[in-house]
Amino acid sequence: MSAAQPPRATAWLVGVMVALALFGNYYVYDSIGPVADLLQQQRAFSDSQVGLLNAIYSLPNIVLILVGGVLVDRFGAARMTLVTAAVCLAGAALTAFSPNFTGMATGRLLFGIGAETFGIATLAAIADYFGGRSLAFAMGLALAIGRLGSFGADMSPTWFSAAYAQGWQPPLVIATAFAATSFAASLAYWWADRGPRKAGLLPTGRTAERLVWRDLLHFGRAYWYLLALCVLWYSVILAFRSTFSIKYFQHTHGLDLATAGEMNSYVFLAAVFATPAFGWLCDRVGRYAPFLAFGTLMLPIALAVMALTGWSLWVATVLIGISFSLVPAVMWPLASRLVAPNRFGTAIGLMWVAQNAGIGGANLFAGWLNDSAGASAANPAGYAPMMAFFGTASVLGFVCALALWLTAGRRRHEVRAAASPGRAAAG
Ligand SMILES: C[C@H](NC(=O)[C@@H](N)CCCCN)C(=O)O
Repeated sequence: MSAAQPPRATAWLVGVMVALALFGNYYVYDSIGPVADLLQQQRAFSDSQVGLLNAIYSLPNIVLILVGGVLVDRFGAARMTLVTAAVCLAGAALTAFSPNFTGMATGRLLFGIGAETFGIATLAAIADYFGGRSLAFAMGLALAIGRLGSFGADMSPTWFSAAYAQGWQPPLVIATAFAATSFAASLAYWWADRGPRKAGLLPTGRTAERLVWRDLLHFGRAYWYLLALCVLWYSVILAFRSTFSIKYFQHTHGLDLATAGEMNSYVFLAAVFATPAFGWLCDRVGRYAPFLAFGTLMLPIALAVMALTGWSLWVATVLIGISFSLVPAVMWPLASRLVAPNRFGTAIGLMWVAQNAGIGGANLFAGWLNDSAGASAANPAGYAPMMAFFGTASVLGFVCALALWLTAGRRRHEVRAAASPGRAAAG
């Protein structure tokens, strides 16, 4: 980090642009779930095909996200945000305007190739402008605005009911418009970044985030628990909440599309406010692992409530809302405490490689389970294998959080790590 920093007003302007760019990007990511039922009714897509439309976002990133991190280091956050936002826009347009499944899947593939590197570039953008001052809070806020995009996608059947009444395509055209907004915000960020960058007010190279192949597997035990937890938790939360939950609510709880979308959206809405708040809280009390364990425990309880009881869906929604707000708010700062600062980029890159494999696999496996069991409105019991799968994965995630707590998350570890980041990795 250079000694001089960009003016605070410029930093917040960039923060707003990056947050807007994230908003559009997260809207597109979550635009498939609300049209899943329409795609089945009007285009006869199977659950496996619907699952593939989200899985194909993740699958290329099992490899590409490592390359993406290196490109961000080499070409800078602003240029990579702009380029990847353009790729995402092309992918969203191809998804909306393709006449067949292959074209749609290609669109989602393109979107996925752009979107994960876009995620790293936007995190790097916030680090460029807020490094050393309110970084966690700024990241939490940007992530919160991104969640607002996910909330918007779930609310879209209500907000854009006329579009949904016309079928599967107009909602995806709206998603393309949000991708265009994301591109415009990225362009504005790139433009605003030129002055401070030329004036030498921003980091010129992020060597600490470069991938060092020989170091790839040399992390402490606690890091591997965090990686496993990241894979298991994100696989359940994203494959369920972003792909199958709306349909599940429609078919097993008898909700109409708009109500099911609204119910799903409250999880994201809660995260908008709670993610920065939980981050602030953890920083204040200086404890992370216990909060992480609590957040991960909420997920299997919520799934059990949904699958095994006749309780109101509100109960499960509140529990998932807590989990979805708490876990990301803690996971990323905790990662920075578990590894040495100059290996943070490698650590996140590796986590996202495994996470993308998990999310892609979970989408495909859950779709296959539903198809095999004939899950539908006429056969709601057919969703039981999918719920058992998600339940098992989320329990395993909780076990990893407990192991992490015992390995490096006790008070003595976390106090020591606060004094010297990365030292808890030795635990
Ligand atoms: C910050 C974190 N993002 C990720 O983990 C991404 N690899 C996947 C995000 C997919 C939804 N846009 C998060 O969003 O919590």
